Amino acid sequence: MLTINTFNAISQRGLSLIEEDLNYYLNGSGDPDGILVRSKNLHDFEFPESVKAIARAGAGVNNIPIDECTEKGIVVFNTPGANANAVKELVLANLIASSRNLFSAVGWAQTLQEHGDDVAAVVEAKKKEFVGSEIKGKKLGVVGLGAIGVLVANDALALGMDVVAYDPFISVDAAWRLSRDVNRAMHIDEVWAECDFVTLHIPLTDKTNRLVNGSSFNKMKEGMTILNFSRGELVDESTLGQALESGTVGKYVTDFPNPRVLSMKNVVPVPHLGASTVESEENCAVMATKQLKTYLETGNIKHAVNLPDVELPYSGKMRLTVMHKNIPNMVGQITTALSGFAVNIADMINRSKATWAYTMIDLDHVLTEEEQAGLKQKIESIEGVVSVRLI
Ligand SMILES: NC(=O)C1=CN([C@@H]2O[C@H](COP(=O)(O)OP(=O)(O)OC[C@H]3O[C@@H](n4cnc5c(N)ncnc54)[C@H](O)[C@@H]3O)[C@@H](O)[C@H]2O)C=CC1
Ligand SMILES: O=C(O)C(=O)COP(=O)(O)O
Repeated sequence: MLTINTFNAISQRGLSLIEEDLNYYLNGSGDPDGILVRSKNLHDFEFPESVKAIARAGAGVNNIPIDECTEKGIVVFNTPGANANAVKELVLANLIASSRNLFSAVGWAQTLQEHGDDVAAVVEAKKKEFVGSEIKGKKLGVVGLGAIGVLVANDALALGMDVVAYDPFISVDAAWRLSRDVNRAMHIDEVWAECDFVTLHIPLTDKTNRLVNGSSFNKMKEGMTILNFSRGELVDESTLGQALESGTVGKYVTDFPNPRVLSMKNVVPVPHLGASTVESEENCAVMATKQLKTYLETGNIKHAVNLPDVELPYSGKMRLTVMHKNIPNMVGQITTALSGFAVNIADMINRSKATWAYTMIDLDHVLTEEEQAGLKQKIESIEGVVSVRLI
């Protein structure tokens, strides 16, 4: 039996894939083999030794200590693209709502009951204070052209916007999906200088932390609206307040409110709703659960952030999986360890991603318990190996 524990509200569609499988306990009392999570911060979490994999039902993995997990032999998955449409729709909604002053106007209209029969007259007298502008013909900058950025860029074109985008690392897949009418910015400063709206769709990493900062604000077109549905830390809050005060930034729409940002003027706070649709929560939960179960049952890896995709059809005899550093002679040492056990290799695969690699070897028969323990011990003692499983 395998145990999967969960954090956060994971959609029932995903949970039932575990509950209805007799080989699994969901949130059992024993040590977990796998963890399903959304946004819970796991940086201070003590991972039990039993944990072999974590699946993030969503895109951003900045809440998970990836390097620590990798060193402990834990594979970390996410669900690329599974919530992209939900985020895109909320970004488009906020593009329009912010340029029409919708939230402040609605907030004001909700207070009018005391005017009784005069409500209509009060409305007509005051509505001039909420005059907005149309997004058609305005310039939108999209920073990051991954699953979400491409959808936003293409649909903004369809709404009549002029779109310029910046992503020096765009994938071939994303480039195929992007409309040819999206203009390419060669440097992020072009986005600051030219755009009426900028929307951020990049992951939070050491390199992107405070990507939008005092120097960006200095280059910005006056009155720009910034939409941040990626992560709060991408914007330097120590200089944002002044940029909002001076009107350099006209509005800051953020899915990540905190006390500091909430105290600033012209901030539109959204309570982290980007991925909160029934459809997106189901997509993410089902995808994350399937990836996690596949890894636990067969060793096959799809959509891990710390290892490459590695897939071999599972024959069901015996499979050896080894997670190890991407250094010379690892496969040689693993096969040498196997040679002491009179077993033939039926199939094998080795793939690497940056400094880490993963090797799967299918054996032509099932080893005894004693042989399995001996083989595991031998391979675990190889320098650079962090996880060994026999499935
Ligand atoms: N508000 C919410 O509920 C949600 C927020 N997110 C956030 O949005 C982020 C993006 O999500 P996806 O589009 O699904 O990810 P993705 O991985 O498909 O795309 C990210 C893109 O950013 C690009 N990129 C990385 N560094 C860059 C840089 N310095 N400048 C320009 N481009 C850069 C990459 O090349 C990639 O194309 C996630 O990492 C997460 O933090 C994602 C889903 C829901
Ligand atoms: O997928 C992401 O990166 C998100 O930010 C969504 O977070 P959530 O799963 O709604 O807590």
